[in-house]
Amino acid sequence: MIFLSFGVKTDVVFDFLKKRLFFLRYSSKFFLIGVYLPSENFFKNIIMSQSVTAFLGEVAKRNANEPEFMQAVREVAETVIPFIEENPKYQGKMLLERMVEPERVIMFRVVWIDDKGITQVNRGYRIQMNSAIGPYKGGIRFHPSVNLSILKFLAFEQTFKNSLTTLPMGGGKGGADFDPKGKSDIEIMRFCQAFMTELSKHIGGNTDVPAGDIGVGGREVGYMFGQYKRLRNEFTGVLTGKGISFGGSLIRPEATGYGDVYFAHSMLQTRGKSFDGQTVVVSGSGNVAQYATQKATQLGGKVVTMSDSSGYIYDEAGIDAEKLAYVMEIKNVNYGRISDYVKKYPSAKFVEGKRPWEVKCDIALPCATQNELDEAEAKTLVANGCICVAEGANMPSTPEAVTVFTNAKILFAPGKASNAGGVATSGLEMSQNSLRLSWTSEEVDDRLKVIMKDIHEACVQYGSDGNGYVDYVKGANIAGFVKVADAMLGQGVV
Ligand SMILES: NC(=O)C1=CN([C@@H]2O[C@H](COP(=O)(O)OP(=O)(O)OC[C@H]3O[C@@H](n4cnc5c(N)ncnc54)[C@H](OP(=O)(O)O)[C@@H]3O)[C@@H](O)[C@H]2O)C=CC1
Ligand SMILES: O=C(O)CCC(=O)C(=O)O
Repeated sequence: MIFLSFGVKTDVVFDFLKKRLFFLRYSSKFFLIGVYLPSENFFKNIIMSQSVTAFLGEVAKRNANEPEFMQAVREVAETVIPFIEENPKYQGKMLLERMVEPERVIMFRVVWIDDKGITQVNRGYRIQMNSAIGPYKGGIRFHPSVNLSILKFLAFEQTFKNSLTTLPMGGGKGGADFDPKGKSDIEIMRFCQAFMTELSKHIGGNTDVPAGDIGVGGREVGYMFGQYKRLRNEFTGVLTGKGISFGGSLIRPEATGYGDVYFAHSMLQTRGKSFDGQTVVVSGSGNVAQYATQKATQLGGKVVTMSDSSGYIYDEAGIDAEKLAYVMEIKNVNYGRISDYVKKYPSAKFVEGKRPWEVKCDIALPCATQNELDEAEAKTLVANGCICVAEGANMPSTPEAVTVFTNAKILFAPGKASNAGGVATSGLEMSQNSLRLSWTSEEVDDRLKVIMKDIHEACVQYGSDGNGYVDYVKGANIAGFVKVADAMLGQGVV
């Protein structure tokens, strides 16, 4: 039998052959070859995969050399296009085609002077991706790897994530290829001021409200806010993650890590489990990792690893509150390396140049950066008995790793759902700024818990397969899409 396949994914054809052909021995000489009639769904899947392939082909043509952006778009297309095909309301309006096209990309020169008096030049960006449901909202990343592809993937993800929070925030992201490592405090300030001098022309409390991300924490947000105020002569909630004394929200620093753990907790509950007594592996040692570690520990988990780009530490006894305070001192005060941990706690070990996924655990929280967990590492996690992966970082698992998790039917939450607590609390900071009020930690944390629970429910609503398994990737993408798409439909062709 020859199966001709044009433009159809080969795995679909292979799937057909596996499921539809059967062989029976009739006599010593003859075999009967039987074939089942293909189901309606089979042909639907072929047509669907053709529309996904065609869509991705067009997007790839317009976005050459942007692998991270294409990776993020592919994941959304594979789950949202079938949904669109089943819902005529979303057809014929080029909604997804519009969503992958940033409303605006701003790219600019950032010139500043280092401590030696030498002039330095960096490249700054702001991607204003989608404003259908509110002002552009999303962090600023300072890291040497920053480029258009990475920021577009982040801005695209942000649009869906912000929609999931149910708060009125569009999607955006920005940053610069500036490396904060090894820079003095005054150099950081000069860079932030130079960066904001241009960025201030494009943002505003009702237009675009940036915040922190990798390499940008409370210190950098403060310097950027000060420069914005100086240039514009206005005190507005133009950035979130501000210091508490000038309009910041309590719990915003904790929110992404806490939210990640709250989301994981909701997932675990669907299987009658919790953090209590579980071994947890965390990657990263920055903002998200620190507070994920804190909350997982408070809920009874034992976090045994943290990492940075130089390697990971393994502390079999667990990183308790006192040890975490030391990590915070290393990272937030000394801007040092995670390897310093073993100087104070020599019973722990530092594993240089490796990632922590080889450590046996029940729960994994990737909280460092994109594509930090690959297929082989995913297989190791599953083989070691890991039952839950909740992404604190944005897109930390490669697509192949995600396939390993979903095939193994373990609990897997994509970052756009599980790390949405950070931007959700930024949304709460915007509300407090508009009201000129400050809520207590308990009030903000309670709202955060409700938001994370609601995101979990939205994922279950759109991601359940009817047999008890929840595909949180599908659920998050469709739930995120629906709100943005409805708003775009309501606003006409813009
Ligand atoms: N901050 C927030 O509110 C939110 C953050 N996120 C996402 O969470 C992740 C972490 O952000 P955040 O904690 O804020 O950032 P931080 O800058 O505070 O910390 C980043 C951590 O990740 C590590 N890291 C960065 N790049 C790499 C790399 N290429 N390889 C290995 N480790 C790396 C850093 O190590 P080193 O110091 O050695 O570079 C550091 O430990 C990012 O994906 C971010 O987009 C998502 C939602 C909100
Ligand atoms: O709080 C914000 O606006 C930024 C959050 C962010 O960058 C993210 O969710 O990835």
